[in-house]
Amino acid sequence: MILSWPAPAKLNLFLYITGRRSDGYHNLQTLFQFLDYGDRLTITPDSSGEIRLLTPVAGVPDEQNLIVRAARLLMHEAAQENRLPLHAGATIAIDKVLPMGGGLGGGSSNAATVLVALNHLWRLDLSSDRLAQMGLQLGADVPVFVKGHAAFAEGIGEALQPASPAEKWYLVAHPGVSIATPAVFNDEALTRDTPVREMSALMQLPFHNDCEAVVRKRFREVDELVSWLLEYAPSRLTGTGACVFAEFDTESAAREVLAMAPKEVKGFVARGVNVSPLHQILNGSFA
Ligand SMILES: C[C@](O)(CO)[C@H](O)COP(=O)(O)OP(=O)(O)OC[C@H]1O[C@@H](n2ccc(N)nc2=O)[C@H](O)[C@@H]1O
Ligand SMILES: Nc1ncnc2c1ncn2[C@@H]1O[C@H](COP(=O)(O)OP(=O)(O)OP(=O)(O)O)[C@@H](O)[C@H]1O
Repeated sequence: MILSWPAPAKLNLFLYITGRRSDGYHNLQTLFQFLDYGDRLTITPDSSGEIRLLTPVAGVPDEQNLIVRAARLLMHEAAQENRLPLHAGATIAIDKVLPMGGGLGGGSSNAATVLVALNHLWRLDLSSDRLAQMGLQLGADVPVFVKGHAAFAEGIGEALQPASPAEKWYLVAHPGVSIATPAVFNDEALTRDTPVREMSALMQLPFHNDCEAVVRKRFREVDELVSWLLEYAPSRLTGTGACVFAEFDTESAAREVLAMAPKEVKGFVARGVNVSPLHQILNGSFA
């Protein structure tokens, strides 16, 4: 039985904002790729009928934790369909390494891992489409983590087409500030009128993130970090920040630059992967 489950980070290799919907959410065109780096969840199924989180996440009450919310949502939906084994429960522990509010999708990835793992451990046999649809209620980034393949996403991030961008090495750097996603989306200076383009056209153009200008303007730390990284490699913001990534062809080139980073910058080096580490461990048993 698999008990230790990866919850990888994602990067938005590009991110364009093409409009604002009447409910306030934004239509995007973005390219997601996973990193071979992230949190780890230990998930042990039991017959307590309850979900217990053994390791609270600092600053996040358990009731709001996406881990607990994902497990309870799955429990509820499976029970509605008479798929939930009697007294099904689980204890969950997390080894959290991804920064919160970092644009690396940590919370969404945690939620997706819980959905995929408990579907497997409780033998619910729900399809990945069904889990992705459930995940969307928890966050716009959850579906891509559930599906587990690098993807071009449209809509608010839920309309996915598998993609296979080059699997580069990345230096991911955190400038030491946390950025709330809604603050960026609500900024009046954000451009929301990038024309909708075909995926094939976007893959040929230099990659860009429409949130970057606003975030660099509001956060001097991000601005300085992007300027510094650009001296060494193509570099951009991921999601709505705060993390920034620089791309390299080799691990050693990325590590060399990390070694020179200013001391207030926390960073790591990881490989971009088109199949999520979560799905790699399921070994193709989940379609
Ligand atoms: C920026 C991205 O990280 C790109 O991958 C995601 O679109 C954000 O995904 P997320 O963090 O899972 O975001 P959610 O928890 O769904 O939404 C947080 C808030 O961000 C804003 N939001 C989010 C996604 C989106 N397409 N348009 C938005 O305007 C909304 O104000 C929303 O209330
Ligand atoms: N298990 C969890 N891990 C991290 N954050 C969580 C979790 N559960 C709830 N949250 C809440 O979600 C917020 C966003 O966290 P997350 O790590 O997903 O940010 P992010 O990396 O900026 O994501 P995105 O790229 O989707 O914008 C946190 O500030 C926190 O309040």
